[in-house]
Amino acid sequence: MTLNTSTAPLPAVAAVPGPAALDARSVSAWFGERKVLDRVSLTMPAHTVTALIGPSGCGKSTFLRTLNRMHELIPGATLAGEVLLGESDIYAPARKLTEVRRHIGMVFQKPNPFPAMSIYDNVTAGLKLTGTRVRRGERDDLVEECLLRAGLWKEVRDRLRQPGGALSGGQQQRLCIARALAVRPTVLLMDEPCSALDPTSTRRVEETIADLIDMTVVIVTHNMQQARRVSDQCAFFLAEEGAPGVIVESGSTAEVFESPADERTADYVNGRFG
Ligand SMILES: Nc1ncnc2c1ncn2[C@@H]1O[C@H](COP(=O)(O)OP(=O)(O)OP(=O)(O)O)[C@@H](O)[C@H]1O
Repeated sequence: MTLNTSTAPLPAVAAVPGPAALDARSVSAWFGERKVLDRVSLTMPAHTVTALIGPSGCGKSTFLRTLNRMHELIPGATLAGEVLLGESDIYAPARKLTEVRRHIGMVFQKPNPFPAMSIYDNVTAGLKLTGTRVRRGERDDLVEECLLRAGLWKEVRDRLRQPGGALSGGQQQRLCIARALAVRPTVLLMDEPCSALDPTSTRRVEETIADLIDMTVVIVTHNMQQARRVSDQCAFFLAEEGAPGVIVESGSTAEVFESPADERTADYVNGRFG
């Protein structure tokens, strides 16, 4: 288990053994003059699910956005530190943004399919954007594979030409997962993917996450039961009053929930604040 104070340099620690898929090293982030993350280090090993937990405003989503270079798209937003995908820094000057995005996909809080576009075209929409080439004859197979992996195939296989906007919220979110999977990323970032969904849809998305065993998933969630159910390791973020967010503690999900080293983690996971 890793325990950090808000002032000490934060080492990168792999809580779950295995090759590092994504390794954030001393990441700090600012919006204008305001620092919202302070030297956050976290190793997200390949083929595991990492849950980012913590109270509102502590920087979880900001951290997630630094992991696929979305933070830099916000006007006035800056950052320091490194994010290694395998061996290389995604912020290296020679690294192309489209290439980073192809390897590191993202699913957002609110399902955001292209509503007028067909279900089929929604799945393939990312291919062009990321320059991923798939032969025309292989597209059908890819669409089926991604919808299967996203747990949506059975529900939509007879209406692939209908608009994505005609699906339920839970189906739309699984369509967005299928769209993210179509470019074959190695990492999938998920920012509260179930917060707009009912319990049944939430369960379906959680089942989908559990099936993504060949991928590295990083998920922000406010739902402690969900963090327990879906993740292998957890990182607890906190921003003390007026201070930027830090990782107080990270470790295997069992450790963080059952024997946290820091009292603040214990209070948070047991619902005593946040
Ligand atoms: N676009 C932005 N411009 C300025 N400040 C921002 C922006 N986005 C977030 N912030 C600030 O950065 C801090 C961290 O926000 P962030 O959304 O990362 O926290 P969070 O832990 O994900 O919160 P929540 O759980 O409520 O989504 C907050 O103080 C927030 O107000």
